[in-house]
Amino acid sequence: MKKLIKVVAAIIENDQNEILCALRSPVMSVPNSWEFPGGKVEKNEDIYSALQREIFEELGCKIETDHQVYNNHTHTYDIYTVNLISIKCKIVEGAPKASEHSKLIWLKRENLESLKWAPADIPAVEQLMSEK
Ligand SMILES: Nc1nc2c([nH]c(=O)n2[C@H]2C[C@H](O)[C@@H](COP(=O)(O)OP(=O)(O)OP(=O)(O)O)O2)c(=O)[nH]1
Repeated sequence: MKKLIKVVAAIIENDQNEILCALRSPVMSVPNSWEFPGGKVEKNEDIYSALQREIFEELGCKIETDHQVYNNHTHTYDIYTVNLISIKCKIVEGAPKASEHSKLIWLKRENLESLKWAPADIPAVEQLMSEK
């Protein structure tokens, strides 16, 4: 069986109802794919704290998370399986700045499908697009 990685991802919406999309860089795993920023949950860490930590590390801003999971999907890549847990969030301090990602953009729900998403993200993207 392939290694299972538990990953949290932030669906961050701004006041203009746009969602933050991040482009994985060529040197990251699942390269050149769009994703919701986040990362691996560490041992003994709850998913909400993990997401706050990852967003601060990756984007340099503070978020408040919903206290429920928005989408939970498991996808098997070539060498491992990712359990992607997506959670809605709001920025409460600072503005997101890319440090590891190649690009950050804000997109309206209806335009999300224009990007090439990491395969694990497709169900969350579809759920968002069907929301409004
Ligand atoms: N953060 C995030 N990761 C995602 C998403 N969709 C998806 O398949 N992934 C995958 C990519 C990675 O294999 C893993 C997340 O790990 P990570 O964000 O810490 O990635 P990383 O580049 O630091 O991992 P690594 O190369 O150091 O192993 O989950 C997503 O929407 N957000």
